[in-house]
Amino acid sequence: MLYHVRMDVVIPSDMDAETLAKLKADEKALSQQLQAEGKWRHIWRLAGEYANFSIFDVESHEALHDIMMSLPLYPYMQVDVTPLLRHPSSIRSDDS
Ligand SMILES: O=C(O)C[C@H]1C=CC(=O)O1
Repeated sequence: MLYHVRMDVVIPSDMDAETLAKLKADEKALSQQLQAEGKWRHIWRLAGEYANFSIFDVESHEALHDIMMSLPLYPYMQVDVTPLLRHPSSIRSDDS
């Protein structure tokens, strides 16, 4: 199942630099692991914002939920999830 996820990150202004650097490094490592596994299919930066548009390809709502809950930056994110399905007019072979 495919999901479009928008993540907006809001870091508290009083978070110390070392904690933030560790959170970002852990988030990057997990994100890249999930991308390598094919579960996090795309990630795009929204120009000018600390936010991304991502496409996840996972087996269920529960699987997506578990991934989102596991993200180190999740406590500092506002998340918007949209389930996707193949459009009948699509000519792409890789979008389902
Ligand atoms: O930077 C972000 O958009 C937030 C988060 C998502 C993946 C990652 O490495 O960080």
